[in-house]
Amino acid sequence: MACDVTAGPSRCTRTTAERLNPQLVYVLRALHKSATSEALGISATEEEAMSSSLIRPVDVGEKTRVKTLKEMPGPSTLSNLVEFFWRDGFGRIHEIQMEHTKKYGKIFKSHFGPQLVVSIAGRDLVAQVLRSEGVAPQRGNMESWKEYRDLRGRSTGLISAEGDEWLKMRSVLRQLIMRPRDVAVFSDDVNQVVDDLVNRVCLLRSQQPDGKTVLNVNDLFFKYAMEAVAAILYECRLGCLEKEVPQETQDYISALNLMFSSFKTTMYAGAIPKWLRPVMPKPWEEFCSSWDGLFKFSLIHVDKRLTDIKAQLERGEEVKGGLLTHLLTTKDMSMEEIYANVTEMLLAGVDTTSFTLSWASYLLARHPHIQQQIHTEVTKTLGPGAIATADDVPRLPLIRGLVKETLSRLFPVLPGNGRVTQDDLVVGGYFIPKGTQLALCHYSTSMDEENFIDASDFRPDRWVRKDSSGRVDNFGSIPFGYGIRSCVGRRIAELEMHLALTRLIQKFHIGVAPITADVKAKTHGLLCPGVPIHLHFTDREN
Ligand code: HEM
Repeated sequence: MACDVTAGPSRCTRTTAERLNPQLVYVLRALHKSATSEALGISATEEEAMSSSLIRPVDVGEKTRVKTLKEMPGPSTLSNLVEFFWRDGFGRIHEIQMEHTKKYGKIFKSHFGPQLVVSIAGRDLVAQVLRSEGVAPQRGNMESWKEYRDLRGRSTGLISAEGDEWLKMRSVLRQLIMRPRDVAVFSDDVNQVVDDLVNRVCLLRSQQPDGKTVLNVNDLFFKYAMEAVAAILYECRLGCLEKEVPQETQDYISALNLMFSSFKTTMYAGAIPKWLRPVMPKPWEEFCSSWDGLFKFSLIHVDKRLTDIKAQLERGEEVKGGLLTHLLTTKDMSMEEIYANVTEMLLAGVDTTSFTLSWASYLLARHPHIQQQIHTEVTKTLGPGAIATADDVPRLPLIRGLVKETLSRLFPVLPGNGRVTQDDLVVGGYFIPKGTQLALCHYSTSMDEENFIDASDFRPDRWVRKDSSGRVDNFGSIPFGYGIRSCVGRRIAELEMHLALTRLIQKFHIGVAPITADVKAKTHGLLCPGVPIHLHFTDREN
């Protein structure tokens, strides 16, 4: 085979010898639960300057003979089955990634039933795959999501759509929320939610005997993330941080919990063949029922906004608003597409953000010295008591470093991602036919000493650029994905996290409550704390 594996993104022109028809995506379901930079909607920060000595520069691979998939190492089907079904592998996907990388190298294959998955755990190999993708990349098999939507006459949203359908919706949303300046206008809305977060911290700690412990901070951050993202997506407040959470919001939370708490079952819903449903109906029923709840909630809020807009127009008033108002008034998307997109964005935007906030607060609590450094930076930059907005964030490099070190390195909330190859490729010296399911092992790359010096240390300052030289892409850490199919909500998530963390650090000294056990990560779809995190929030003096 005459393919040069060193010549950058390498598309092999040979016809596919082995075409796969992915049906059972066991592990990738878990991993998802997800031109020039400008043209693709990637900002300069995506290609963050890596001049710090704590981040290793990109290396160029060696020229080798192209090998076949048969020659690729990897665990046997039997050992995978044992690992995942008998040894709770679904809860340890990040650890398994590391173990397999150590054992088989930076590219290895696994079989899950008839599904072949090629895992890529090397930074340069991940870069090669993502840089060579076409105009409408595919993450994985979304059949079960599509089947539900067909059954109920609903549209697909960005996560579940493919091809032209996806391209059309993506180009609409990309222009509205992909750049930091697009979301900066939401600063005041998010800051109002941050006010409520701070009040909620004060209320919760006052209910504890020591007056400073907040139990299970993820519950708090879940409510914050949901309230903040809904303030942007639905342009309304849901009351998640109130004492009494409204019933319809509670119903939504139950539907979301059903989707994630019965994660294995909903995952099996996509994996179990249709003919088995009569004997195993529960997974599919739960899957449909949780989607019913999620869609119902969006319908209520989108329809409410539409009614308000109509009323304003009838009164001859000018209609002003944010993202939803824009979508409803421009008709760039059909109503069904709007319902589907806000539903999928809300689903994608709550747990991801809340787990990251939980991990970041935990890391701050475990490292009081670093917390103090960040507090000093915030106070010096903003002045005492000032409330940060999106415009201040570039002047708070340690706040950005805190989020990056948490999310991009130690606790990437999506420890892996997927791609289905759309061309024959040669990656890492192996011929990979079109249609192969790839798993991009972000957890392994973010913890790899080759990419990050002292990889297990918590060092937000490794992301602070010390000079303007040496801009290097670092595919060892891409928590929001990369390229045209990367996270469309990235800027919203960052705004929510930067503003919340800045204010919490200004207001409180955060410490670990002694009742918090040693917190290890586990995968439950996302990389989440294995036990509840209980923290102390003590008022700061200034
Ligand atoms: C810490 C927070 C978040 C993280 C780490 C995260 C991460 C990701 C990742 C890794 C992907 C897949 C990217 C790829 O395949 O290259 C993704 C996709 C997506 N995310 Fe996020 N996300 C976060 C928050 C959000 C928020 C707040 C929203 C919505 C407001 C959102 C909406 C989406 C959507 C709609 C997609 C699918 C994009 C597409 O297929 O075109 N995410 N996210």
